[in-house]
Amino acid sequence: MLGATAAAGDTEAGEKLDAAIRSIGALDEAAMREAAARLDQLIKPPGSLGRLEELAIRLAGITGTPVAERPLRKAVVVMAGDHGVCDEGVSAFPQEVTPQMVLNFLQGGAAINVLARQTGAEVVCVDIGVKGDLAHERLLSRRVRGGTANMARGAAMTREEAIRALVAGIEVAEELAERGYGLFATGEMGIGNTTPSAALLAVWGGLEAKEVVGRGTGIDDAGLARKREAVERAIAVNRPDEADPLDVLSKLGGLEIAGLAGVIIGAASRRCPVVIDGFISTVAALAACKLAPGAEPYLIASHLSEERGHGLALRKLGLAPMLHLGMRLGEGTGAALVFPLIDAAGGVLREMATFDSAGVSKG
Ligand SMILES: O=C(O)c1ccc[n+]([C@@H]2O[C@H](COP(=O)([O-])O)[C@@H](O)[C@H]2O)c1
Ligand SMILES: Cc1cc2nc[nH]c2cc1C
Repeated sequence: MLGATAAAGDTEAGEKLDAAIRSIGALDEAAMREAAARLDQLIKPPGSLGRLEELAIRLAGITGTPVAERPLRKAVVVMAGDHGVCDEGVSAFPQEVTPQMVLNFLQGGAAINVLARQTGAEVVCVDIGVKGDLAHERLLSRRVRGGTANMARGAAMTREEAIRALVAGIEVAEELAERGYGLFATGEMGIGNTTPSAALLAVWGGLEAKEVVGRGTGIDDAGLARKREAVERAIAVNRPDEADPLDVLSKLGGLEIAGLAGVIIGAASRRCPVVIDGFISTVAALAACKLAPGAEPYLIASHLSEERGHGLALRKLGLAPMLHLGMRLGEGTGAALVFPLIDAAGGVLREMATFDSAGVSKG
């Protein structure tokens, strides 16, 4: 694990990243055994609550608490960043939509605000690299740079910038954990960000551009061809070293992708579960696990996005989504919808009667 970041140099940010990665612990096996034993005592045929039972056991292992006293406090961290590769004509929408949507997240009118309200979660919006000026009292400003460079012509960012974005994400997760949040969802906003996500997945998944490039916000056939070409060119121009996750992430990634990878590492280091949203979020999770393999058991997949490549990214992580709703919005919308299932899993363990207490005969 250390090898991945040792080459980052001994900057303060590099050391912070290494320390967070090192502090990720294994799941608590004893808590998991206790939760599993309790599930088998509850008035239901063993295993009959299916994936809800798996979820309950894993939550016990993540938090180290077999039966939680109350539901976890929830935060959707929406990281926003812009992408130089938009110059290649890879999105159906103009770049100014990124800051415009950030303002909507802060005003409460975006889809994620509605779904977060419905599911009892806080939306935390972070400017990690939006192009142009953005200021709002509720916006967390952690800007590393005002958007990436065009990866089809050179590195999207420097190694140091990628490390700073990762550390910004780690610190956001740590601050939220300090404030009592115990369950995180990854959300993002960044016009053009399905293109770097596809490039990262192509490299880490050993896949061709055509297998991982999809229509994103809804680009037409000509745009799809430009997008595939941009991914192929970005890989050819940058020649990322597959064995060095920071090299791949900095050359082909995005600031919000690195920031979310940091959120995942930070949450895992605090023993908090992280619900992964769609395509971009899943690629961020892949980045996090490349840097910190110990983060993987802290991940909960939410939904299967319509975006081509999402299923492949999930499979690479060994994750199975819970919902298939045909969504492809991002922002953390699919992840927020899984919060009630997580609360339900905890509620079953906490509130169901046992065969003994309810006087029900065992099979
Ligand atoms: O989460 C997904 O699976 C997803 C799939 C397609 C598009 N998006 C969102 O749409 C934007 C990226 O799309 P594009 O076409 O501009 O690359 C970005 O803001 C994402 O949040 C998100
Ligand atoms: C309007 C709009 C909202 C979004 N939310 C996440 N990505 C988005 C892309 C667009 C274009």
